[in-house]
Amino acid sequence: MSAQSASPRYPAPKSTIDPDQSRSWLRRALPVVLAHRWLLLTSLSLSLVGLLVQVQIPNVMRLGIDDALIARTASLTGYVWWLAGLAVASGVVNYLARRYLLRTAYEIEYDLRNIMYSHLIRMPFGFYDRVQTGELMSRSSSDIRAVQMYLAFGPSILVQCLIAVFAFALMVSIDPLLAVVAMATMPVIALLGVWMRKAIFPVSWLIQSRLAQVATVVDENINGVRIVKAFAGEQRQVTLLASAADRVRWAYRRDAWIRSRWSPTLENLPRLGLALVLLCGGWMVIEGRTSVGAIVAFNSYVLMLQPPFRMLGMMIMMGQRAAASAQRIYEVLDTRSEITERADPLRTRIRGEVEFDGVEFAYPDGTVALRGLDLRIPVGTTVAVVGRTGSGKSTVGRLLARYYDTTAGAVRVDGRDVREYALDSLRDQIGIVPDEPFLFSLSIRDNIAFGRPDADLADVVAAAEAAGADGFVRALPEGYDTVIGERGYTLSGGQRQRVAIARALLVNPPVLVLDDATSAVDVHVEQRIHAALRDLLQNRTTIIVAHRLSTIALADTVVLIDDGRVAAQGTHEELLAAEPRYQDVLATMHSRAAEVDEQVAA
Ligand SMILES: Nc1ncnc2c1ncn2[C@@H]1O[C@H](COP(=O)(O)OP(=O)(O)OP(=O)(O)O)[C@@H](O)[C@H]1O
Repeated sequence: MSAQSASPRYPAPKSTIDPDQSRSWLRRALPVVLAHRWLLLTSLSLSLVGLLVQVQIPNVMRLGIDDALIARTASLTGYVWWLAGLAVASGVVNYLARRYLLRTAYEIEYDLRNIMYSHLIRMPFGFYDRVQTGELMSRSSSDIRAVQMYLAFGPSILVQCLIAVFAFALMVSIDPLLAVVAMATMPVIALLGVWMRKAIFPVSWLIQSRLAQVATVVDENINGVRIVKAFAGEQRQVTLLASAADRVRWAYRRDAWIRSRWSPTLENLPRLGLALVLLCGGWMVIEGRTSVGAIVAFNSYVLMLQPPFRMLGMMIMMGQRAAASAQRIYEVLDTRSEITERADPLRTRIRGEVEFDGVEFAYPDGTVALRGLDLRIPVGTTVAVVGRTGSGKSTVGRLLARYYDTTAGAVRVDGRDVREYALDSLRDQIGIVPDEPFLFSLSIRDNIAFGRPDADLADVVAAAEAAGADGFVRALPEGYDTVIGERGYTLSGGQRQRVAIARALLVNPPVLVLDDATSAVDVHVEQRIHAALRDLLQNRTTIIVAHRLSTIALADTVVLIDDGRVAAQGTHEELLAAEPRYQDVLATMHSRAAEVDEQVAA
């Protein structure tokens, strides 16, 4: 069995982001959090229990000092045991709370990643024409993490902050006046937190978008490393990265500057509370209005308030980043696919009659590719599409498999508009082999079986034989199990094309589009592929974007496309005799084919 079909099934996300864009980012993310409410509630309840235990400690301490040390009305040992018991209980409960909290965090992260990826995979080609890979990578990694941290840790920090309420209640029960003094600095902290929030928000956004720019530069340089080296552009690209990195550094420095101005104040204000407690508490002890134990207990409470308030500051900062990151994630999730299916799409097996009826098409950036293309291809025939570069040849195949929708006119298969078919069914039955195929870092066998992961080895080999790939695959160290490098770079361009042809043939689609699919193989290999293909192309509607006369010879008819329209149609001989533009195109093809042969030979 192939590696792909053996892969286990993973649970789908339990919920998704609320699509209502008028809601706040947090409201929109709520369904994802609520999907794990039991885990989160368990963790929060445990935190709460932990707090209740923790908050008792200073009170027991106060009683110990006042009763056992000062008044000597009780034994010290009892209080010591009490304190030790409370410490152990608080440790155990906090450990459990943290475990559940981390689990919640990673469950939320898992869901967010899957929501993002399943959205991305459904986006049409037009979306990928517009966006940059690095930008998407950063949105699917660091932005998701920032949101996850806030969603899972935010509620827990809020619960931790409840310690202020408990501590205040206990302090009021001991001495109301001293309680007010101890808490005097807290409103100032809250106010400073709000100011800091305002100052940091724009910088957080800037950091995220600049990190994405760095990711884009890195991604392009890794993918385009051969071009960079070929044109000795290393220094220029390093400078480009340095400038992107410098922009990140500037944003981080600005962020650090704002934080360093606010954070120490936020953290240290509660300590000022200690001095106030000693001043007022000391005076009250002297006056006989409170006990020494109360001052010790109040000191502990004020100290106990520090970590949650520090965390509150952290949470405010996390909130800034999370809000900025969530907006960036939502920008992607809110982009709807313009390629939609109708309510009850067709899933029939197609015969393969293809028709382009007055098709006009412009790419999302406005480039007009087809300007009223009329073409009918009967079932089982092979058509060679030729034309000058940029005339719209490749666009024909892309519209047929509905990578894009036409701007005007219709593309029909078996007389039905392609928009009536279920997308997966349509694409399953229209195999497209592009001129620069993408291969995955998997074994050759898994690459060929990509469209039919359950195919057995005999079928894979048969497809490879037809595509002229079997010979070189068997010569590889591990044959069909050889794992090809990233993007298949350990294979030559022509070898990759042959693996891609095998991949399309294995699915056995009734309609096949070979888009310059043999442009990188030499003429002899191409003839062998053609000989094998000739049988396979019978009874299969085939569109070949041709770049060589030998490829044209495979076809029943030739269609000359010029400026997005069919300029002429007929047999090779008919066009040669009657169409000067065809002769021009052939002349260009000739010199290009000779170049390829020279390159392959070299
Ligand atoms: N993804 C895209 N976004 C914007 N414009 C595009 C895109 N793909 C192609 N085009 C433009 O559309 C026009 C037709 O492109 P198409 O790829 O169909 O031409 P072609 O005849 O196959 O060219 P070639 O023989 O060079 O591959 C060209 O002007 C091209 O620049």
